[in-house]
Amino acid sequence: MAIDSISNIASMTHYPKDEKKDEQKKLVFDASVLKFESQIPKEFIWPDDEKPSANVPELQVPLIDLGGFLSGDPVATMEASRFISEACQQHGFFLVVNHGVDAKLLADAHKYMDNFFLLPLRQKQRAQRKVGEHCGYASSFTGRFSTKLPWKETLSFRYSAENNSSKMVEDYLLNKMGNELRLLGRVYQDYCEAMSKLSLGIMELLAISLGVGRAHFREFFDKNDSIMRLNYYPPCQKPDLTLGTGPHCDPTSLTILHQDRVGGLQVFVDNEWHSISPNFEAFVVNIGDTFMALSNGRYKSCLHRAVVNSHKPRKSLAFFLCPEGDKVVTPPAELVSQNRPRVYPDFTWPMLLEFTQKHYRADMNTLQEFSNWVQQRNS
Ligand SMILES: C=C1C[C@]23C[C@@]1(O)CC[C@H]2[C@@]12CCC[C@@](C)(C(=O)O1)[C@H]2[C@@H]3C(=O)O
Ligand SMILES: O=C(O)CCC(=O)C(=O)O
Ligand SMILES: [Fe+2]
Repeated sequence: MAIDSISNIASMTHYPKDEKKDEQKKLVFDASVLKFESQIPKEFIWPDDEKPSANVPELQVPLIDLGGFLSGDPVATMEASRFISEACQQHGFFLVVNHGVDAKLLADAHKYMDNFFLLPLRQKQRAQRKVGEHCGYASSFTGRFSTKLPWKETLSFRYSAENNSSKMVEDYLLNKMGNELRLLGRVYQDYCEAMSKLSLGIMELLAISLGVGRAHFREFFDKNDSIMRLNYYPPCQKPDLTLGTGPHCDPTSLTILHQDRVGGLQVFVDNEWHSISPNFEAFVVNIGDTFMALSNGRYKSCLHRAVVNSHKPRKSLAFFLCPEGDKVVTPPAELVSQNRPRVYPDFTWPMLLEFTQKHYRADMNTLQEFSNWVQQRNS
Protein backbone atom coordinates (compact mmCIF):
# COMPACT_ATOMS: atom_id res chain seq x y z
CA MET A 1 0.00 0.00 0.00
CA ALA A 2 1.07 3.57 -0.66
CA ILE A 3 1.18 4.46 2.99
CA ASP A 4 3.59 1.60 3.68
CA SER A 5 5.95 2.81 0.99
CA ILE A 6 5.74 6.29 2.43
CA SER A 7 6.76 5.23 5.91
CA ASN A 8 9.29 2.68 4.70
CA ILE A 9 12.30 4.87 5.04
CA ALA A 10 11.50 6.06 8.51
CA SER A 11 11.06 2.50 9.63
CA MET A 12 14.53 1.66 8.36
CA THR A 13 16.07 4.55 10.26
CA HIS A 14 16.75 4.86 13.96
CA TYR A 15 15.18 8.05 15.18
CA PRO A 16 14.66 9.12 18.78
CA LYS A 17 11.08 8.17 19.74
CA ASP A 18 9.24 11.44 18.98
CA GLU A 19 11.21 12.30 15.88
CA LYS A 20 10.39 8.89 14.46
CA LYS A 21 6.67 9.60 14.87
CA ASP A 22 7.00 12.85 12.89
CA GLU A 23 9.26 11.25 10.36
CA GLN A 24 6.72 8.50 9.70
CA LYS A 25 4.26 11.07 8.44
CA LYS A 26 6.81 12.36 5.96
CA LEU A 27 6.17 11.58 2.34
CA VAL A 28 9.02 9.74 0.65
CA PHE A 29 9.08 8.99 -3.06
CA ASP A 30 10.68 5.55 -3.22
CA ALA A 31 10.41 4.67 -6.92
CA SER A 32 11.26 1.00 -6.37
CA VAL A 33 8.00 0.68 -4.41
CA LEU A 34 5.77 3.32 -5.98
CA LYS A 35 6.21 2.08 -9.54
CA PHE A 36 3.98 -0.90 -8.61
CA GLU A 37 1.46 1.10 -6.60
CA SER A 38 -2.05 1.48 -8.01
CA GLN A 39 -3.25 3.69 -5.16
CA ILE A 40 -1.53 6.95 -5.94
CA PRO A 41 -0.82 9.15 -2.88
CA LYS A 42 -3.00 12.27 -3.13
CA GLU A 43 0.01 14.61 -3.22
CA PHE A 44 0.83 13.26 -6.71
CA ILE A 45 -2.69 13.62 -8.13
CA TRP A 46 -3.01 16.74 -10.29
CA PRO A 47 -6.21 18.84 -10.55
CA ASP A 48 -8.55 17.78 -13.38
CA ASP A 49 -7.75 20.78 -15.58
CA GLU A 50 -4.02 19.97 -15.43
CA LYS A 51 -4.22 16.19 -15.81
CA PRO A 52 -2.60 14.86 -19.00
CA SER A 53 -4.89 14.47 -21.99
CA ALA A 54 -4.78 11.44 -24.30
CA ASN A 55 -3.60 11.66 -27.94
CA VAL A 56 -2.17 15.12 -28.13
CA PRO A 57 -1.11 16.40 -31.59
CA GLU A 58 2.57 16.54 -32.55
CA LEU A 59 4.26 19.95 -32.39
CA GLN A 60 5.66 21.21 -35.69
CA VAL A 61 9.28 21.94 -34.85
CA PRO A 62 12.10 22.50 -37.33
CA LEU A 63 14.82 19.85 -37.44
CA ILE A 64 17.97 21.93 -37.83
CA ASP A 65 21.05 20.35 -39.36
CA LEU A 66 24.03 21.97 -37.64
CA GLY A 67 26.58 20.23 -39.89
CA GLY A 68 26.94 23.13 -42.35
CA PHE A 69 27.10 25.80 -39.66
CA LEU A 70 29.72 23.86 -37.66
CA SER A 71 31.92 23.53 -40.73
CA GLY A 72 31.59 27.25 -41.52
CA ASP A 73 29.25 27.11 -44.54
CA PRO A 74 27.63 30.61 -44.74
CA VAL A 75 24.57 29.49 -46.75
CA ALA A 76 23.76 26.65 -44.33
CA THR A 77 24.31 29.06 -41.44
CA MET A 78 21.80 31.59 -42.79
CA GLU A 79 19.28 28.86 -43.47
CA ALA A 80 19.63 27.44 -39.94
CA SER A 81 19.29 30.92 -38.40
CA ARG A 82 16.09 31.60 -40.39
CA PHE A 83 14.44 28.39 -39.14
CA ILE A 84 15.55 29.19 -35.60
CA SER A 85 14.16 32.70 -35.80
CA GLU A 86 10.75 31.44 -36.93
CA ALA A 87 10.53 28.72 -34.27
CA CYS A 88 11.71 31.00 -31.47
CA GLN A 89 9.11 33.66 -32.27
CA GLN A 90 6.35 31.03 -32.33
CA HIS A 91 7.14 28.84 -29.31
CA GLY A 92 10.89 28.71 -28.65
CA PHE A 93 11.38 24.98 -29.40
CA PHE A 94 13.52 23.41 -32.14
CA LEU A 95 15.54 20.23 -32.74
CA VAL A 96 19.19 19.99 -33.75
CA VAL A 97 20.93 17.09 -35.53
CA ASN A 98 24.53 16.69 -36.74
CA HIS A 99 25.43 18.53 -33.56
CA GLY A 100 28.88 17.01 -33.21
CA VAL A 101 28.24 15.32 -29.84
CA ASP A 102 29.83 11.89 -29.70
CA ALA A 103 27.26 9.07 -29.95
CA LYS A 104 29.16 6.94 -27.40
CA LEU A 105 29.08 9.81 -24.90
CA LEU A 106 25.31 10.09 -25.35
CA ALA A 107 24.81 6.36 -24.93
CA ASP A 108 26.99 6.40 -21.79
CA ALA A 109 25.13 9.37 -20.38
CA HIS A 110 21.90 7.32 -20.57
CA LYS A 111 23.53 4.13 -19.30
CA TYR A 112 24.97 5.84 -16.21
CA MET A 113 21.56 7.30 -15.41
CA ASP A 114 20.25 3.75 -15.06
CA ASN A 115 23.25 2.89 -12.88
CA PHE A 116 22.49 5.77 -10.55
CA PHE A 117 18.69 5.73 -10.38
CA LEU A 118 18.45 1.96 -9.90
CA LEU A 119 20.52 2.21 -6.71
CA PRO A 120 18.66 1.76 -3.42
CA LEU A 121 17.09 5.03 -2.21
CA ARG A 122 19.45 5.22 0.78
CA GLN A 123 22.46 5.24 -1.50
CA LYS A 124 21.03 7.90 -3.83
CA GLN A 125 20.30 9.99 -0.76
CA ARG A 126 24.03 10.39 -0.17
CA ALA A 127 23.67 13.21 -2.67
CA GLN A 128 20.36 14.46 -1.17
CA ARG A 129 19.30 17.91 -2.38
CA LYS A 130 18.55 20.26 0.54
CA VAL A 131 15.61 22.67 0.70
CA GLY A 132 16.63 26.03 -0.81
CA GLU A 133 19.36 24.40 -2.93
CA HIS A 134 19.02 23.34 -6.54
CA CYS A 135 21.73 20.67 -6.75
CA GLY A 136 21.73 17.09 -5.54
CA TYR A 137 19.38 14.14 -5.63
CA ALA A 138 15.66 14.81 -5.23
CA SER A 139 13.00 12.16 -5.12
CA SER A 140 10.09 14.24 -6.35
CA PHE A 141 9.62 17.52 -4.39
CA THR A 142 8.50 15.88 -1.15
CA GLY A 143 9.66 18.08 1.70
CA ARG A 144 9.46 21.18 -0.53
CA PHE A 145 5.84 21.18 -1.69
CA SER A 146 2.78 19.30 -0.51
CA THR A 147 0.59 19.24 -3.64
CA LYS A 148 0.99 18.63 -7.38
CA LEU A 149 4.20 16.66 -6.85
CA PRO A 150 6.07 15.42 -9.92
CA TRP A 151 6.38 11.67 -10.54
CA LYS A 152 10.13 11.71 -10.91
CA GLU A 153 13.56 11.65 -9.38
CA THR A 154 16.33 14.04 -10.39
CA LEU A 155 20.05 14.41 -9.92
CA SER A 156 21.32 17.94 -10.55
CA PHE A 157 24.77 19.49 -10.45
CA ARG A 158 26.58 22.70 -11.33
CA TYR A 159 28.85 23.05 -14.33
CA SER A 160 31.08 26.06 -14.68
CA ALA A 161 32.94 26.85 -17.90
CA GLU A 162 35.06 29.45 -16.09
CA ASN A 163 38.06 27.24 -15.52
CA ASN A 164 38.56 24.75 -18.32
CA SER A 165 40.91 22.58 -16.34
CA SER A 166 38.68 22.20 -13.28
CA LYS A 167 36.65 19.01 -13.04
CA MET A 168 33.77 20.42 -11.05
CA VAL A 169 31.18 17.79 -12.01
CA GLU A 170 33.56 14.89 -11.54
CA ASP A 171 34.70 16.18 -8.13
CA TYR A 172 31.13 16.81 -6.96
CA LEU A 173 29.89 13.34 -7.87
CA LEU A 174 33.00 11.64 -6.51
CA ASN A 175 32.63 13.52 -3.27
CA LYS A 176 28.92 12.66 -2.89
CA MET A 177 28.83 9.12 -4.25
CA GLY A 178 32.31 7.78 -3.52
CA ASN A 179 34.94 6.04 -5.58
CA GLU A 180 32.69 3.15 -6.63
CA LEU A 181 30.79 5.51 -8.95
CA ARG A 182 33.80 7.50 -10.19
CA LEU A 183 33.02 6.72 -13.85
CA LEU A 184 29.63 8.38 -13.44
CA GLY A 185 31.41 11.65 -12.65
CA ARG A 186 33.72 11.35 -15.65
CA VAL A 187 30.84 10.75 -18.06
CA TYR A 188 28.83 13.75 -16.85
CA GLN A 189 31.92 15.98 -16.76
CA ASP A 190 32.49 15.19 -20.45
CA TYR A 191 28.77 15.51 -21.20
CA CYS A 192 28.56 19.00 -19.63
CA GLU A 193 31.65 20.13 -21.53
CA ALA A 194 30.03 18.94 -24.77
CA MET A 195 26.76 20.71 -23.88
CA SER A 196 28.51 23.97 -23.02
CA LYS A 197 30.32 23.89 -26.38
CA LEU A 198 27.11 23.10 -28.27
CA SER A 199 25.17 25.82 -26.48
CA LEU A 200 27.80 28.44 -27.42
CA GLY A 201 27.39 27.42 -31.06
CA ILE A 202 23.62 27.77 -30.76
CA MET A 203 24.14 31.18 -29.11
CA GLU A 204 25.99 32.28 -32.23
CA LEU A 205 23.07 31.18 -34.41
CA LEU A 206 20.62 32.96 -32.10
CA ALA A 207 22.66 36.17 -32.38
CA ILE A 208 22.71 35.92 -36.19
CA SER A 209 18.98 35.22 -36.23
CA LEU A 210 18.28 38.30 -34.08
CA GLY A 211 20.53 40.52 -36.18
CA VAL A 212 22.89 41.40 -33.33
CA GLY A 213 26.69 41.06 -33.38
CA ARG A 214 27.47 37.40 -34.16
CA ALA A 215 29.66 36.97 -31.06
CA HIS A 216 27.40 38.87 -28.65
CA PHE A 217 25.66 35.98 -26.86
CA ARG A 218 28.54 33.56 -27.31
CA GLU A 219 30.72 35.99 -25.33
CA PHE A 220 27.98 36.61 -22.79
CA PHE A 221 27.79 32.88 -22.00
CA ASP A 222 31.45 32.06 -22.58
CA LYS A 223 32.08 31.43 -18.87
CA ASN A 224 28.61 30.05 -18.24
CA ASP A 225 27.71 28.75 -14.79
CA SER A 226 25.13 26.19 -15.77
CA ILE A 227 22.99 23.42 -14.29
CA MET A 228 22.86 19.82 -15.47
CA ARG A 229 19.83 17.77 -14.51
CA LEU A 230 19.16 14.06 -14.98
CA ASN A 231 15.41 13.37 -14.98
CA TYR A 232 14.30 9.82 -14.22
CA TYR A 233 10.59 9.05 -14.50
CA PRO A 234 9.62 5.67 -13.02
CA PRO A 235 6.51 3.95 -14.40
CA CYS A 236 3.27 5.03 -12.78
CA GLN A 237 0.25 2.70 -12.55
CA LYS A 238 -2.13 5.67 -13.01
CA PRO A 239 -0.34 7.91 -15.51
CA ASP A 240 -3.56 9.77 -16.32
CA LEU A 241 -3.64 11.20 -12.77
CA THR A 242 -0.04 12.34 -12.49
CA LEU A 243 2.66 14.36 -14.26
CA GLY A 244 6.37 13.61 -14.46
CA THR A 245 7.22 17.31 -14.64
CA GLY A 246 4.45 19.84 -14.11
CA PRO A 247 3.78 22.73 -16.54
CA HIS A 248 6.59 25.28 -16.32
CA CYS A 249 8.81 27.57 -18.33
CA ASP A 250 12.53 27.11 -17.75
CA PRO A 251 13.75 30.20 -15.87
CA THR A 252 17.25 29.55 -17.26
CA SER A 253 18.61 30.81 -20.63
CA LEU A 254 18.71 27.89 -23.04
CA THR A 255 17.85 24.23 -22.41
CA ILE A 256 19.44 21.41 -24.37
CA LEU A 257 17.43 18.28 -23.71
CA HIS A 258 18.11 14.74 -24.77
CA GLN A 259 15.22 12.35 -24.29
CA ASP A 260 15.44 8.56 -24.56
CA ARG A 261 13.19 6.59 -26.90
CA VAL A 262 10.15 6.51 -24.59
CA GLY A 263 8.51 9.89 -25.15
CA GLY A 264 6.61 12.18 -22.77
CA LEU A 265 7.66 15.79 -23.49
CA GLN A 266 4.74 18.12 -24.27
CA VAL A 267 4.62 21.83 -25.14
CA PHE A 268 1.65 24.20 -24.77
CA VAL A 269 1.12 26.05 -28.06
CA ASP A 270 -2.04 27.76 -29.39
CA ASN A 271 -3.96 26.81 -26.27
CA GLU A 272 -3.32 23.09 -26.47
CA TRP A 273 -0.72 20.53 -25.49
CA HIS A 274 1.47 19.11 -28.26
CA SER A 275 4.01 16.30 -28.03
CA ILE A 276 7.61 16.30 -29.20
CA SER A 277 8.35 12.74 -30.24
CA PRO A 278 11.65 11.22 -29.21
CA ASN A 279 14.50 11.26 -31.72
CA PHE A 280 17.71 9.81 -30.27
CA GLU A 281 19.81 11.53 -32.95
CA ALA A 282 18.50 14.95 -31.97
CA PHE A 283 18.61 17.38 -29.07
CA VAL A 284 15.51 19.35 -28.21
CA VAL A 285 16.50 22.98 -27.66
CA ASN A 286 14.28 25.55 -25.99
CA ILE A 287 14.50 29.19 -25.04
CA GLY A 288 14.27 29.91 -21.30
CA ASP A 289 13.00 33.01 -19.46
CA THR A 290 16.45 34.55 -19.13
CA PHE A 291 17.01 34.47 -22.90
CA MET A 292 13.49 35.79 -23.46
CA ALA A 293 14.59 38.79 -21.38
CA LEU A 294 17.93 39.04 -23.26
CA SER A 295 16.04 39.12 -26.57
CA ASN A 296 13.77 41.87 -25.18
CA GLY A 297 10.77 39.56 -25.49
CA ARG A 298 11.31 38.63 -29.16
CA TYR A 299 11.97 34.97 -28.48
CA LYS A 300 9.51 32.93 -26.44
CA SER A 301 10.06 30.82 -23.38
CA CYS A 302 7.20 28.38 -23.66
CA LEU A 303 5.24 26.30 -21.17
CA HIS A 304 6.09 22.59 -21.24
CA ARG A 305 5.68 19.47 -19.11
CA ALA A 306 6.45 15.74 -19.14
CA VAL A 307 3.89 12.94 -18.86
CA VAL A 308 4.60 9.44 -17.56
CA ASN A 309 3.43 5.96 -18.57
CA SER A 310 2.61 2.70 -16.83
CA HIS A 311 5.11 0.36 -18.46
CA LYS A 312 8.55 1.90 -18.96
CA PRO A 313 10.81 4.27 -17.05
CA ARG A 314 11.72 7.38 -19.04
CA LYS A 315 14.96 9.33 -18.95
CA SER A 316 15.89 12.81 -20.08
CA LEU A 317 19.07 14.82 -19.68
CA ALA A 318 18.68 18.57 -19.42
CA PHE A 319 21.55 21.05 -19.66
CA PHE A 320 20.36 24.46 -18.50
CA LEU A 321 22.66 27.19 -19.78
CA CYS A 322 23.00 30.05 -17.28
CA PRO A 323 25.20 33.16 -17.34
CA GLU A 324 27.92 33.79 -14.77
CA GLY A 325 26.54 35.27 -11.59
CA ASP A 326 27.74 38.83 -12.12
CA LYS A 327 26.57 39.21 -15.75
CA VAL A 328 23.72 41.70 -16.06
CA VAL A 329 20.85 40.33 -18.14
CA THR A 330 20.10 43.25 -20.44
CA PRO A 331 19.19 43.12 -24.14
CA PRO A 332 21.72 44.38 -26.71
CA ALA A 333 21.10 47.93 -28.01
CA GLU A 334 20.01 46.60 -31.45
CA LEU A 335 16.92 45.04 -29.83
CA VAL A 336 15.69 48.16 -28.03
CA SER A 337 14.07 51.14 -29.74
CA GLN A 338 11.25 53.63 -29.26
CA ASN A 339 8.91 51.18 -30.96
CA ARG A 340 10.31 48.29 -28.92
CA PRO A 341 11.00 49.62 -25.44
CA ARG A 342 12.47 47.43 -22.70
CA VAL A 343 10.06 44.68 -21.60
CA TYR A 344 11.97 43.42 -18.53
CA PRO A 345 14.22 45.14 -16.00
CA ASP A 346 17.94 44.38 -15.66
CA PHE A 347 18.68 41.46 -13.38
CA THR A 348 21.30 38.83 -12.68
CA TRP A 349 20.66 35.08 -12.94
CA PRO A 350 21.28 34.45 -9.19
CA MET A 351 18.40 36.89 -8.44
CA LEU A 352 15.98 34.91 -10.62
CA LEU A 353 17.25 31.59 -9.26
CA GLU A 354 16.76 32.78 -5.69
CA PHE A 355 13.27 34.01 -6.58
CA THR A 356 12.25 30.57 -7.92
CA GLN A 357 13.81 28.76 -4.97
CA LYS A 358 12.76 30.96 -2.06
CA HIS A 359 9.87 33.23 -2.90
CA TYR A 360 7.75 31.60 -5.51
CA ARG A 361 6.66 28.23 -6.87
CA ALA A 362 7.79 28.76 -10.43
CA ASP A 363 5.19 28.11 -13.13
CA MET A 364 3.98 29.70 -16.35
CA ASN A 365 4.23 33.28 -15.14
CA THR A 366 7.62 33.23 -13.47
CA LEU A 367 9.33 35.89 -15.60
CA GLN A 368 6.45 38.35 -15.32
CA GLU A 369 6.07 37.79 -11.56
CA PHE A 370 9.82 38.17 -11.13
CA SER A 371 9.88 41.39 -13.19
CA ASN A 372 7.12 42.88 -11.06
CA TRP A 373 9.05 41.91 -7.93
CA VAL A 374 12.30 43.50 -9.23
CA GLN A 375 10.48 46.66 -10.33
CA GLN A 376 8.81 46.98 -6.92
CA ARG A 377 12.16 46.51 -5.18
CA ASN A 378 13.76 49.13 -7.44
CA SER A 379 11.06 51.76 -6.86
C1 LIG B 1 9.36 22.67 -11.15
C2 LIG B 1 10.41 23.45 -11.16
C3 LIG B 1 11.77 23.08 -10.75
C4 LIG B 1 12.59 24.23 -11.25
C5 LIG B 1 11.69 25.37 -11.01
C6 LIG B 1 10.40 24.84 -11.59
O1 LIG B 1 9.25 25.44 -11.15
C7 LIG B 1 10.50 24.95 -13.11
C8 LIG B 1 11.88 24.77 -13.64
C9 LIG B 1 12.85 24.01 -12.76
C10 LIG B 1 14.25 24.51 -12.96
C11 LIG B 1 14.94 23.95 -14.17
C12 LIG B 1 16.35 24.54 -14.24
C13 LIG B 1 17.07 24.49 -12.92
C14 LIG B 1 16.17 25.02 -11.79
C15 LIG B 1 16.95 25.18 -10.50
C16 LIG B 1 15.49 26.28 -12.24
O2 LIG B 1 15.83 27.40 -12.04
O3 LIG B 1 14.35 25.95 -12.94
C17 LIG B 1 14.96 24.12 -11.71
C18 LIG B 1 13.95 24.40 -10.60
C19 LIG B 1 14.15 23.52 -9.39
O4 LIG B 1 14.52 22.37 -9.50
O5 LIG B 1 13.89 23.99 -8.29
O1 LIG C 1 11.82 15.38 -19.28
C1 LIG C 1 11.43 16.19 -20.11
O2 LIG C 1 11.15 15.87 -21.26
C2 LIG C 1 11.29 17.64 -19.73
C3 LIG C 1 12.06 18.03 -18.51
C4 LIG C 1 12.01 19.49 -18.24
O3 LIG C 1 11.23 20.21 -18.78
C5 LIG C 1 12.96 20.07 -17.27
O4 LIG C 1 13.72 19.32 -16.63
O5 LIG C 1 12.94 21.31 -17.11
FE1 LIG D 1 11.80 22.36 -18.50
